[in-house]
Amino acid sequence: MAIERTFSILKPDATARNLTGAINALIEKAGLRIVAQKRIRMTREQAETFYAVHKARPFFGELVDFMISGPVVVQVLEGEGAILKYRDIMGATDPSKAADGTIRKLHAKSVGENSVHGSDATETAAVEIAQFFSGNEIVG
Ligand SMILES: Nc1ncnc2c1ncn2[C@@H]1O[C@H](COP(=O)(O)OP(=O)(O)OP(=O)(O)O)[C@@H](O)[C@H]1O
Repeated sequence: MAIERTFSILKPDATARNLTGAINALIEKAGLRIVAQKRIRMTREQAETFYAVHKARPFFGELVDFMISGPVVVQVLEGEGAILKYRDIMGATDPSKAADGTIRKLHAKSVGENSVHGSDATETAAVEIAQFFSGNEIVG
């Protein structure tokens, strides 16, 4: 399988509970390399742009409010089949449905406050990475 890059966010519920290191350990244990990482506070505009695809969903306002409620850690992860591999170790969106050992099963609080985001496809990964990182911030 090809070496890919995916975009990851450690969400405010994860930073609030000091879980950055615990989640990064799971990411690295799965063979993914953290090739870029920064802790930021998303602006409302950034969060609205990032989740624009969900604009019509009833939880959109709640989702944006949550994403700007505290610091997040944005990351670029690299590895073989990184996009699917990360989705796999994240687990299902709803932590009560997530498989044992996944990040969301271990750490997520609810379907909304679910600790992590990971890109779902090659094209979205490229767009999401470009929203938060310039090329020289990614060191493979
Ligand atoms: N019913 C809901 N109530 C509140 N928030 C929700 C709900 N469904 C989804 N969300 C939030 O919106 C995000 C995006 O939803 P989506 O269905 O794309 O899930 P996902 O692909 O697993 O998550 P992500 O895009 O963050 O990786 C979820 O991660 C979650 O934070």
